[in-house]
Amino acid sequence: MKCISSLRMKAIDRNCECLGLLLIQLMENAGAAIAQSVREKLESGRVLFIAGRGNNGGDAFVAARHLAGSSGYIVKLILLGKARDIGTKEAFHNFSLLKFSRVEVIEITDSSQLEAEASDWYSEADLLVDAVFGTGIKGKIKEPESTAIDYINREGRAGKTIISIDIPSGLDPDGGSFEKAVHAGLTVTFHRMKAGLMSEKAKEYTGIIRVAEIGIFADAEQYTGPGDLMTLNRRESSGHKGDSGRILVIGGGPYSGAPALAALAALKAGADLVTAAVPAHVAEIVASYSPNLIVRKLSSNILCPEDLSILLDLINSHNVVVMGMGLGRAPETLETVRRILPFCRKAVLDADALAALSGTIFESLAGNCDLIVTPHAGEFALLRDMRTPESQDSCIKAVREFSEKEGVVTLLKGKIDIISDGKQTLLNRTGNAGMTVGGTGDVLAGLTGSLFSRNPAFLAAACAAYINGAAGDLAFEKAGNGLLATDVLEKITEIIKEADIG
Ligand SMILES: NC(=O)C1=CN([C@@H]2O[C@H](COP(=O)(O)OP(=O)(O)OC[C@H]3O[C@@H](n4cnc5c(N)ncnc54)[C@H](O)[C@@H]3O)[C@@H](O)[C@H]2O)[C@@H](O)CC1
Ligand SMILES: [K+]
Repeated sequence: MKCISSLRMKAIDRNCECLGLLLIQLMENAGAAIAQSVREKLESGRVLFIAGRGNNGGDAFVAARHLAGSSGYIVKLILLGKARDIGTKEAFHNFSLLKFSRVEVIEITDSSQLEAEASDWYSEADLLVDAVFGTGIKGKIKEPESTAIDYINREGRAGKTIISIDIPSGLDPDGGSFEKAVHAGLTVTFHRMKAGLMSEKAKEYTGIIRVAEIGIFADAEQYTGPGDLMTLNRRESSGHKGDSGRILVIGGGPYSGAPALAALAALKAGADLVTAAVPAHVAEIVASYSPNLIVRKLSSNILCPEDLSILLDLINSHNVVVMGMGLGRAPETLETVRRILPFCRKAVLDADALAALSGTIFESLAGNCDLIVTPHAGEFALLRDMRTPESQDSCIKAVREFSEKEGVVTLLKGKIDIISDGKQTLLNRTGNAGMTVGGTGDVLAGLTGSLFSRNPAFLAAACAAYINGAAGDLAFEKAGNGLLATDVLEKITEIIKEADIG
C-alpha cells in the first residue's frame, strides 16, 4: 500500500488551502468519518473523546458534535489543556461550537486533575476516542498527555473499544517508533496510509486500520504548490558562508547571457557562493553583468578538454554543478561535458549539455552522480531518441519511464512542466506564455541548482519549476508578454520571501 509522510501530507493540506479548499472543511470531513466509525462500533451508549490542543483534537471536536446529534449517544469530551491554548483557529472554532451541542466538556491542565475530576468519565464510558496527538507529536510526551494515554490503555485492557484518530497517540507518524502509545482497536487515518502505521512495532498498537477519504482533491497532490515549498530545507540561520550552497555554473562561449542568468538565479534562490566558469572571450562580459558574480576564465573561446584540470578543481570546491547554458554544441565542448560528469556529485544539466548525453552515459554515472536534467520537448526527444508525445498522459508516462530507466530526475519544461524521479511525479502549472522568451530556462537551471544544494533532487526540481513560473507570473503582471528573463529573475526573491523559505 502506498504510504504518505507527515511532511508531504502537510504540503498537500497547504496546497488544498491555496486552491480554496480550507482546512476547516477537511476537518469537518475527518470528524464526520470518525463519528461514523463510532456508530459502526457502538449502536448507542456513552462515548468519551480525549482531545489534545492540536488539529487531531480538532477532529475530535467535530466528531463529538456529529455524534451528539445522533440519538442514543451520551457524549463527553476531555480537553487536555485550556480552551485558550488550542493551537489552531480551525480547532478552536470547532471547540467553540461544542457549547451549543449536547457534549459535556471538561478542561484538564494536569494529571492530578485528570485523576480527581475525570477518572469516572473514563470508567463509565463504553467507547473511547483517542485524539491526544496525531501527526504533530514532537519529543518526549508531557503531562497530562502521558497519564491520559495510560488511562485510555487501562480502559482498553478492560475490554472497551478504543478508536484512534489518524494515528494511535504517541506513535511517530513516519518511523513508527514511540515511547508510549495508545493501544487502539481501530485506527481511522485520513486520506492515505501513514508510513509509521505500517512499521512492525506499530502493528500491535493500531488495531484495524481504516483509511477515510476527507475530500482532498487530486490537484492539490498532483500539482506543485506553496505547500511543496514549505517542505524545502530552510537556510541555517547560524550557518557559515558556503553552508547554503556553493554552485558552479559551467556555460557560455557562443553566448554570454545564459550562464550569467543561471548564476544570478542561483544567488537569488539563496546559494551562498556561485562561480561561473566561462570560456575566455566571454569572461569579462559575464563579469560585467553583476558584481555579485565570481567569474573563472577558461582557456579558449569554447569549453574544451584543456579546461579539465581547472574545472575538476572547481568541481571539488562546489557542491552542485549547473552545466549547459549557452555552451554551444562543438564536438570538443560535448566531449568535455562527458568527461566532467563522472567527477560531479550533484549536477543539473540543461540546454547544450543535454546534447552530450548519449548511449550508456547515465548507466556509467549511476550511483556516483545525482542528476537533474531540464529538457524542453525537443531536447527530451533527442535524449530518448524518440518523439515527445503530444498528449499529457503519454508525456507523463514517458518522463516517468525515462527517469526510472536512467536513474535521474527529469524536469520536462512545457506549458505544464512534468517532474519525475521515476517513482514520484509532479506537474507544475505556474508560468505563462510570456515565458517562452529566451533566458527563462537558464534562470530555471540556476534556481534548480541552488535548491538542489540543500534538498533532494526531486523536491528541488519540482519547487524550482514552481518558483520560476510563479516569478514569471508576477513579472507578467507588469510587463505582459513583453517580459524578459531578467524580469523573472527580479521576482524570485518575492516568491521565496512570501513562502518564507529564504
Ligand atoms: N489533511 C490533513 O492532514 C488533516 C489533518 N487533520 C488532523 O490534524 C492532525 C495534525 O494536527 P497538528 O499538526 O495540529 O498536530 P497534533 O494535533 O497531532 O498535535 C499537536 C498538539 O500536540 C502537542 N504536542 C506535541 N508533542 C507533544 C508532546 N510530546 N507532549 C505533549 N504535547 C505535545 C502540541 O503542543 C499541539 O498542541 C492530523 O493527525 C489529523 O488528525 C485534520 O484536521 C484534517 C486534515
Ligand atoms: K490520535
